[in-house]
Order: sequence, then C-alpha cells, then structure tokens
Amino acid sequence: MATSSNIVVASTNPVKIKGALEGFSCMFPQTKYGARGVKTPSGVSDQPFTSEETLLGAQNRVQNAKKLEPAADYWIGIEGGVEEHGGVLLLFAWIVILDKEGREGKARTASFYLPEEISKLVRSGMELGDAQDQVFVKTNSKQHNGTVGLLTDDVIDRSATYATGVIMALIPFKNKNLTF
Ligand SMILES: O=P(O)(O)OP(=O)(O)OP(=O)(O)OC[C@H]1O[C@@H](n2cnc3c(O)ncnc32)[C@H](O)[C@@H]1O
Repeated sequence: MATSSNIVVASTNPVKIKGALEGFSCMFPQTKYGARGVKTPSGVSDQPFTSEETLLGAQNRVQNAKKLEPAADYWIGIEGGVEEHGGVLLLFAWIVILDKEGREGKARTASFYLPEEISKLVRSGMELGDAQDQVFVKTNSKQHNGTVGLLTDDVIDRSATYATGVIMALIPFKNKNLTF
C-alpha cells in the first residue's frame, strides 16, 4: 500500500512548491506527497550575494518553517542566490531538507552565468526577479519559468531546476545505511 507524507515548503512561491513536490515524487515514487507553502523569513538579504549567504537563507527558512508548522514529515527550504565568478554573476539555489527524525539533506542546484544586461541591474541593488522582468519585459517571471526559463526558451524552467536539486538533497534519505 502506498504511504503518504506531508511536506512543508518554506516559501509561498508556487515554483518552489512545485519543484519540491516533483523532486520528492521522482525520488520516492511509491510515496504519495502533499506539499504546502508557508511564508517564512530567510534572515538574509532579499538578494543573497554569496553561496554561504544563500545556504544560510535556506537553513533559516527550513528552521522557521519547522517552528511554524511542527506537524509535518518533511520541511524544505529553497533559497536562490548569486555569486561573483571571474567577474560574472553565477545563479544557483541552495536546498535544505529536514525530516521529523532529525535527518538533514542539502544540495546546491546547477549554476549558470547571468548576462551582463541582468547582472548590472542586480549589482546596482535590484532583485534578480525584477531585473529579469525589466530585461525580458515580463511580469513576475520569478513565480513562473524563472531566469533559466527565460534564457533557455523554457527548455528547462526554475521549478525543474529545483526538482533536480531536491532529488540530490534527498540522497541521505534514500541511503539511510550510509553516513552523510
Ligand atoms: O517568495 P520567496 O520564497 O522569497 O521566492 P523568491 O522568488 O523571492 O526567491 P528567493 O528569495 O529564493 O531568491 C532570491 C532572489 O533571487 C531571485 N531569483 C533566484 N532565482 C531566480 C530565478 O530562477 N528566477 C527568478 N528570480 C530568481 C528571486 O527573485 C529573489 O530576488
């Protein structure tokens, strides 16, 4: 018989909720998952600028989600961020997952370089979501296909990138006999 599990996602962004659900369902196809989002502070800047700050944002989000919604099977924090890499901005996200037994898994998603047209707006203080909307003349694209969707013409979108990261962050949950 299929088991069912509840996931609390530390964000109300539908892209993150979809990515979380897809990642869990791919990694554990025998389990039925339900996911809901809760608004949680990340405790870092709106636009994290280093990998460390981005990871801290994901960790803060997951802890805050657990405090807000203690009755769940899993909590997941996803935080998007950028870092300077050889004079160019690299975009990625950190994902942190906790389960009710205290197990933790984390992973950084695949990264890609932002075009200078977007980077210069982000460096001047604009959030990435707003910068890409301005360059691509879109509205709220961060809650739709995201930067990667706009730049690949939807070959891959933001939720698919997050789903892959969630699968990698779930490795310790699938390999409970190994040490992480
Ligand atoms: O409601 P929350 O969960 O905060 O969702 P968010 O889209 O603002 O996401 P983050 O705080 O994790 O991301 C930090 C910033 O990076 C932006 N960002 C990160 N990845 C992005 C992507 O693929 N597409 C669009 N914006 C992205 C996002 O808009 C924020 O300005």
